[in-house]
Amino acid sequence: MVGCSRLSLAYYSLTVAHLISPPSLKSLSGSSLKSFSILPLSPINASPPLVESLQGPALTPSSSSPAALLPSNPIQSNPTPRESLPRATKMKEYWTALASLMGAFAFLQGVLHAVFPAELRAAVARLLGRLTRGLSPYCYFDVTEMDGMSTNEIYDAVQLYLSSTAAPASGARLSLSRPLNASSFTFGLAASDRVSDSFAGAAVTWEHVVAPRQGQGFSWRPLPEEKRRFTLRIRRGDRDKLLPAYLDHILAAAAEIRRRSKDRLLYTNARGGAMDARGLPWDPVPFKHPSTFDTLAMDPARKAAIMADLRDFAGGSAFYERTGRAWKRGYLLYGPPGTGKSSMIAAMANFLGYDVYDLELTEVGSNAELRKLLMKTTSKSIIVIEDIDCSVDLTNRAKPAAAAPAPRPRPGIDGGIEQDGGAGSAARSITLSGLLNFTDGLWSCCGAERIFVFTTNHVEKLDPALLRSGRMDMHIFMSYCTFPALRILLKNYLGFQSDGELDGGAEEAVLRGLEEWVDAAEITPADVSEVLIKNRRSGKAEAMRELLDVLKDRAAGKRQRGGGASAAAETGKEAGGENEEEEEEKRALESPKEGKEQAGIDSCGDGHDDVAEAKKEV
Ligand SMILES: Nc1ncnc2c1ncn2[C@@H]1O[C@H](COP(=O)(O)OP(=O)(O)OP(=O)(O)O)[C@@H](O)[C@H]1O
Repeated sequence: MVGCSRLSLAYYSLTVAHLISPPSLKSLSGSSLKSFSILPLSPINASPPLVESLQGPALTPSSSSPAALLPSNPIQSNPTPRESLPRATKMKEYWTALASLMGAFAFLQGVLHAVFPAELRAAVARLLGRLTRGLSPYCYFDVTEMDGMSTNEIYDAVQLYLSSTAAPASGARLSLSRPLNASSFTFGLAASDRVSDSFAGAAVTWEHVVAPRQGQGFSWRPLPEEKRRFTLRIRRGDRDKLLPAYLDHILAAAAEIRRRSKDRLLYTNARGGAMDARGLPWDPVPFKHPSTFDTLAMDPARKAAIMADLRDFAGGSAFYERTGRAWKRGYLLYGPPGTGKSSMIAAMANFLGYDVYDLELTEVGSNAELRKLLMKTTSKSIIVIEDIDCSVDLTNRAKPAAAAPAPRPRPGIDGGIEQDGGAGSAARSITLSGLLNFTDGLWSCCGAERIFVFTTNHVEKLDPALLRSGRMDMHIFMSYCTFPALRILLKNYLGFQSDGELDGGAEEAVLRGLEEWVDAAEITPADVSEVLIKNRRSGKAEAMRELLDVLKDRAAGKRQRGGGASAAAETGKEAGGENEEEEEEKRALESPKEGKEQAGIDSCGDGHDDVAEAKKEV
């Protein structure tokens, strides 16, 4: 087919060349026009006036023989020198020659294509490419966007690095975008653009190549419509000294740029293990939680201890390497609802500049899927499992999770279909040992600088194995509001800074009242915040008075309920099993409060499995 079309193209070109410049037209030029014009026209059809006007002296009927009609040939008898031809004629000659050449070329190409198969031609092209590359002083490296079915971390890093550092300096063309809800613009190198960079005194060039994907092929998930890659060109001589160090430099620079300039990202696995076009099971949204350690209502000493621990962790690369420990740390946040566990996670993320992965365990179908989710997290991140006691049954290592989702066929994390049920259904849900491996197994070390945070309202329901050091290194009890914590909330919501702001004895008395009643009221920071929000327009003094009333009411209610409960206990323990259970839970939550005066933070240090033994006050 190709050969045919080429042949017809050759024929077409030759025809065009002929039409553009027929031989007759070539000779009908200049001074010879008048005497020569009769030749191509039939003398019978030519009208006399036209013939006359073209011929000069009129032809007489006597000169009717063909020989007599022929004039003396001006070309032969008096050849016109080429230089003296008019410009237009010369141009025509050039075009004719060019068209003939093209025709010949197309003809030859058609013959070649017909004779040599495509495979042979490709092999020759490859050979030629290799030869020219061998002679070139440069070598080239491709950094593709997709590495097999998953995304290539280096591609992202190069893109970030080039667009933030090298590209603006070089004046390259940049694509500009702002992801939904993001607060800053993102620059990217446009397709087919090049940018130069230098490292350790050597110059390198990056090119961004974007090509449409030829076909989707067979895949359970859609692939990106374009194939993108960066091509790095460096001199052969610089290759060995440059490559590893330069790539390390790019990765480190990209991580730093991300940390400094980018919004925190909050990832969720709400798609239930299905992967997106770039092979990621996580959906990111900008993380905009404004909570910081400044706004977090907590005893200042405990807060300082947590911040110091986080600081040590983030700067502890050398320490973790020296001691042979995986660079990760686990925090367990426990306490009643509304005491600030989520706020604490946000404060940690904002303090360290880490992304947050909010792992929804009920969306995870199996231990293998859990492991793969872990592998798709990045370093410098906090992996959160909230209300872990509600997510899975964590009391038996071998038993599959009771609260795991009902088996259902769905696209697996690898892109394949996972069909639950049947003989292998036990392996289709998360077990405690799967979760233990997640936090402390070999796979948990596949990235660096990661923090695991588990939250629960019922610490007593958790298996001690989950709480041991190495998994949950620090146990943080989020308590009811204490007076120092309450002062932080007064500052946040009313702008109350110091006692000096109080207007006289009455307001001073209200503040002392708050101090006196806050512990007895057992009120959460969330409830205190609510009272202050409601009354913030009434002024500082009025809002504080309102809060004092609420505290007193709560304390009285507690006292009454306490009295009622003990009376019931005395009269034959009439309070049913439900009440008993409630009391038990309450006692479990209150137990850490015994140590509240000291710190309220438990740090596990010796690896004992027993929670009680493992808990040590910091
Ligand atoms: N310690 C705190 N410091 C500052 N604000 C707090 C604190 N605790 C609670 N709040 C306020 O109460 C709201 C709810 O708090 P948060 O969600 O952090 O509590 P939680 O302990 O995670 O609750 P739950 O266990 O129900 O998830 C927050 O938006 C915040 O405004």
